[in-house]
This record gives sequence, structure tokens and C-alpha cells, in this order.
Amino acid sequence: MTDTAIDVRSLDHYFGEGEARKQALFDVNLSVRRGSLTILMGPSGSGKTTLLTLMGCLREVHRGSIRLLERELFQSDEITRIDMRRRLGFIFQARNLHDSLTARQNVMMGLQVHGRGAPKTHALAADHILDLLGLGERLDYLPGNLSGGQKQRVAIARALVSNPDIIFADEPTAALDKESGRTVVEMLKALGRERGATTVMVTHDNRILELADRVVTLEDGRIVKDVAGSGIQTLAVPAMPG
Ligand SMILES: Nc1ncnc2c1ncn2[C@@H]1O[C@H](COP(=O)(O)OP(=O)(O)OP(=O)(O)O)[C@@H](O)[C@H]1O
Repeated sequence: MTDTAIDVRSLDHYFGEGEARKQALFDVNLSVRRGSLTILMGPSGSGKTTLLTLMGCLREVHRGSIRLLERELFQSDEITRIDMRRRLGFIFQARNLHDSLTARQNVMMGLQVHGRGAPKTHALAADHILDLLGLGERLDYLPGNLSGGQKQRVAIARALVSNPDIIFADEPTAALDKESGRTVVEMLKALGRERGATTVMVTHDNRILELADRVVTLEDGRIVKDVAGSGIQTLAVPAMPG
């Protein structure tokens, strides 16, 4: 296995056709090391979400190359992309929790879509990760009875419970207070260290920049800055589920 989780080469992306055609990404090159935490920053409309969704197999690569876990996405078929998505975890702003399912059941969905393990172990794994995220007292609550920040933590637990190889996150800490935001980022870092999980996160949250291994800035569809972070510092990291 190589040390590179994601390798983006000469990537362009367009939206629309004919007169309405607009280029959103221009010759993006980015190589992301396995187990690292990379933050994507940039003004609104700079292409962060477009890049994240291309890397996350949620859009078709039109021009250029993205190698994800050593598989090429350019000209890949839908079966390959579905197969790849099973190895990814997504934490997006739109929380998409099922209103009729409890916090525990929502997190268990993250395991059931992968079809791994027995339902009893699913419940234990769900409880464990919810507990780590401070929701141990809310396992049986429906989303309607949780605050915005608590719902976001349920969505984070659901993305992490299946032990994805790569986690793509869009503003995962926006709805959280400073301490919960740090806990989430520290958990992602622990997953990187202990299991080699790689995180790419779009954020405007300056409070967590110092935790990143690398901060990449986009402007008008181009990478304009790429700096190693100070994320190598020692952190008090919560234990992860076994
Ligand atoms: N589905 C779409 N159809 C047409 N244009 C789009 C579409 N999605 C994004 N764009 C355009 O592509 C450019 C990049 O958008 P993108 O959402 O990737 O930016 P962003 O940096 O994530 O912005 P934000 O911080 O506001 O989420 C913008 O000019 C946007 O208007």
C-alpha cells in the first residue's frame, strides 16, 4: 500500500453546457498522505465543495485524474464508484438524520449500509461512539429532541462508526461549541494515527486550523496556498472504539 490516500492531477471541472458553461476548478494538483488531516479553505464559490465531492466519488471526473486509495476515478464506472464510496465516510452540513429513528438507530444505519457484522455488535459500536461524542445519555432520543450541535454529533458518529479509510467533511464543527469542535477534530486525528484514516475537511472554523497537518487554500477554482500545519503537536486524544 502506498503512503498516498488521494492523488489529484491536472483536475478541471465545469458546470453547465454551451453559453452557460462555467469552469469551477482549474488544474488542481493535490496529493494527500494517508492518515493525515487536511483542511480546505477559501472564500465562498472558490470550489471547495466541488473538489470535495469529486474526491468523494459523488461527481464524475470530467478532465484530469483522481486516484483514490490507488483506484483511478477518471472514466471509472458507477460500480467502481459505489464500491469506493463504501470505504469513505461523509460528514456534510445537511445532516440527513432519519427523524423517526433514535440517535443509536441513526448511527447503526452507518454500519447496516455496509452490511458488516451482526446487529448486536452494531448497537454496541453505535453506543460506544455516541458515548465518546458526549451523547451517552441521549442514545434513545429522536433527532427532534436533540439540539443542532447534538444532531451534528450523531451525524459524525454515523460517518465514523464504519471505520472509513477516508473521511470527507464539510463544515463539521460549524454547529458545535469550541470544546465539542475540538473533540471531533481530535477524534479524526486519532483515527488517522491509530487506523491510518485520512480526513479532508472544508471549514471556515479558525479555532481548529492549528490541529490540521496541512491547510490548502482555494481561490477562484485554483490552489493558491498549501502550508503544513502545526498539527504534529501532542493532543489529549479520546480513546476510540475497538
Ligand atoms: N451544481 C452547480 N451548477 C452550477 N454551478 C455550480 C454548481 N455547484 C457549484 N457551482 C459553481 O462552482 C463554483 C464553486 O462552487 P463550490 O460550491 O464548489 O464553492 P465553495 O468554495 O464550496 O463555496 P461555499 O463556501 O459557499 O460552499 C461556484 O462558482 C458555484 O457557483
